Amino acid sequence: MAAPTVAKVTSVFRQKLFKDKVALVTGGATGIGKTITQELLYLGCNVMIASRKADNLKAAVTEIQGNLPGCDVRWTECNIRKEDSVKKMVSTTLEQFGKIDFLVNNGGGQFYAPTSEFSLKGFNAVVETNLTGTFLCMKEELNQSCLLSFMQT
Ligand SMILES: CCCCCCCCCCC/C=C/C(=O)SCCNC(=O)CCNC(=O)[C@H](O)C(C)(C)COP(=O)(O)OP(=O)(O)OC[C@H]1O[C@@H](n2cnc3c(N)ncnc32)[C@H](O)[C@@H]1OP(=O)(O)O
Ligand SMILES: NC(=O)C1=CN([C@@H]2O[C@H](COP(=O)(O)OP(=O)(O)OC[C@H]3O[C@@H](n4cnc5c(N)ncnc54)[C@H](OP(=O)(O)O)[C@@H]3O)[C@@H](O)[C@H]2O)C=CC1
Repeated sequence: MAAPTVAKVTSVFRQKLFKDKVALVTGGATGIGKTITQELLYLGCNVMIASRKADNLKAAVTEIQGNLPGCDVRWTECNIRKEDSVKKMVSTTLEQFGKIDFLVNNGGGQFYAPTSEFSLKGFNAVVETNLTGTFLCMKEELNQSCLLSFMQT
């Protein structure tokens, strides 16, 4: 007997609940962000994923399109610590999709180290990414577009 087919992407919500909505997911190429992206696509959203590493973004788009044939997922490079880069991410998303309904502030991270060994530069990198970066994304989305924002970092 053939093994049952297991869906690669699913949701507790009904499929197409967010039909034709547009989501922008920072850090959407890896980990939790990639999972959120796939669930949003499953729910009918069109999704822009954004982060610093173009190679990761391209690979994620290819993988996701394999999991969800026909979905509209695109990528744009962005360093959320840099205001100009955030402005470009939001304007590129608006140019390509016409609107942004949801912003998922997932991009971020931290170094794991004892406080005594934590350099000021490393601490600043974490704060500038998780706090300042999230602020810049929310501010720019409010200025250029805007509806709902999910905070995660
Ligand atoms: C400040 C408070 C920290 C509190 C930590 C609490 C931990 C609670 C855990 C809660 C559960 C959370 C789980 C997760 O987050 S899971 C994984 C998430 N993913 C990641 O963290 C990976 C992605 N992370 C990053 O990209 C980076 O962590 C970060 C966003 C923070 C910065 O990345 P960036 O690439 O910009 O950083 P650089 O490589 O440019 O480094 C900047 C300078 O920091 C120095 N550095 C490196 N390691 C350390 C260290 N262990 N301690 C201190 N400083 C460090 C690094 O050398 C750079 O300086 P130099 O240029 O001079 O070398
Ligand atoms: N895993 C866990 O247990 C927990 C995770 N979190 C948070 O959830 C989020 C996702 O974590 P997780 O999936 O585990 O880890 P990942 O490392 O897989 O995801 C982090 C993402 O953030 C992106 N990113 C980091 N810095 C920047 C930046 N300056 N500009 C744009 N994008 C950036 C990375 O992409 P790139 O490197 O290409 O820029 C990467 O895609 C993070 O914010 C993390 O702190 C919170 C609590 C628990």
